[in-house]
Amino acid sequence: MTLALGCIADDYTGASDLANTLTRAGLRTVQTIGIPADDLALPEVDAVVVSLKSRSIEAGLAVSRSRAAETWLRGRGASHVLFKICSTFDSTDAGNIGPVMDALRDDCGEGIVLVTPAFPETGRTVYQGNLFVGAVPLNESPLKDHPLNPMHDSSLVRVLARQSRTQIGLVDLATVTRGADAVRARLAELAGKGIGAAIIDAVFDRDLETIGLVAADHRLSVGASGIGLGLARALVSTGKVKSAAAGSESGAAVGGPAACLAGSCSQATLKQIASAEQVMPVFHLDPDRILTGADEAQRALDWARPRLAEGPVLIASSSTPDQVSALQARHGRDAAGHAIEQAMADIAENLVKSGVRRLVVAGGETSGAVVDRLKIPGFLVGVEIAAGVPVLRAVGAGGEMLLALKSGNFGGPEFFSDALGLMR
Ligand SMILES: Nc1ncnc2c1ncn2[C@@H]1O[C@H](COP(=O)(O)OP(=O)(O)O)[C@@H](O)[C@H]1O
Ligand SMILES: O=C(O)[C@@H](O)C(=O)COP(=O)(O)O
Repeated sequence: MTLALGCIADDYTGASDLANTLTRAGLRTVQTIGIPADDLALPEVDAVVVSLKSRSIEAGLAVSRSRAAETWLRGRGASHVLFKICSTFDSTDAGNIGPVMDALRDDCGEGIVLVTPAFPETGRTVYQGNLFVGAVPLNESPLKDHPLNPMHDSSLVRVLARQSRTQIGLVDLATVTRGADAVRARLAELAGKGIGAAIIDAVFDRDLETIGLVAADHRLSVGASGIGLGLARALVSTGKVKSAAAGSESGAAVGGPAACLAGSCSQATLKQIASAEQVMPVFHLDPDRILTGADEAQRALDWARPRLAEGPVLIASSSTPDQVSALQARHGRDAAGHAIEQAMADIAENLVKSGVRRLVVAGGETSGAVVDRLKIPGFLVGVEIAAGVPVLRAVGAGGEMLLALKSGNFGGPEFFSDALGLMR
């Protein structure tokens, strides 16, 4: 297998979002959980997305795991590696986007790295280096209240400069609009000044196509699914990859009981839970009980098991920003996040033991904890449920399973029903 594109994603939902985008753009793609074991049978593919759970861990660990993934991908022929980050640039001043970018850049000897989280299909655009989420700048969007990495600055040049060892430049939209050669000239100018990375503006998919053409000649880029789209289209349009039909079929029906788990506290997820209340039984976990050692997971399982034969159920820990802040003030941010993620993993593991074969998980960190606990080594990409969220078929696991890993902010109000409708 010689890869046309290697990808390292900093969380599992982000990885499935990217794998979905690459698949839809014609690249045969597989998502692996971590670096695949040597004995994992992978299909013949153009791109591998190695999923890490490295967005919110200590920067040094994120660097070492990303480096190991890069070595594996380059060893399989990937001349370009995309470090997939969140389209809302989820990170803190301690990292992990800057430190990982710096390390990968050192490893591959890249002069200047293109960076953009733009993903217009989901309303993420970048103008003059400022990230917009829909109609508002990042710092006015719901991301200002994220439980783990509240985003308070929309200027990505500033945000990345606080995290990185290199100076950060800007390639503005006017330059992108003039085309690939104008972007190349601007990059050469910035690199000549010793600048090692540049935020690049993008508002429309055509901007991403220009960016993809330029990025494809480099060794490394950093961004969300938008730059993945640009890279994939560049690989196809330059003949480096023969376009494959998008995976509209995720194989034979799996059937069996279905369940949904929500650990995301994003506004989109809160609305989706409210809609689900109309169509399926919903259990609201008590986060305080989880933090104080009560067996809240067992209480949820006792509630869910007798209901599974009648239809899907939803178990949610999600709370409003005020409730999240209050819980974090009582128990600490990391302790709260970790304990709730582990409770979700306990619930998922036991639901699967009880026969659940179709599982929808809302939240990136939450999905990471669940997929790790289920020891799933990788996924094939099936139909798209909503922008950035495909049906996933587990590969190499004990039994057949379908999953959907939903980024907190993605999907319409009926997401849970939409997903289950496509996971047969
Ligand atoms: N009620 C709650 N209070 C505080 N933190 C919570 C609560 N429910 C979930 N969390 C934590 O918030 C974080 C949500 O992150 P994540 O799962 O990545 O969602 P998103 O995709 O919206 O970012 C997780 O660490 C999760 O355990
Ligand atoms: O790029 C994106 O927005 C997503 O792919 C993603 O990474 C979202 O992260 P979570 O909201 O933490 O799932």
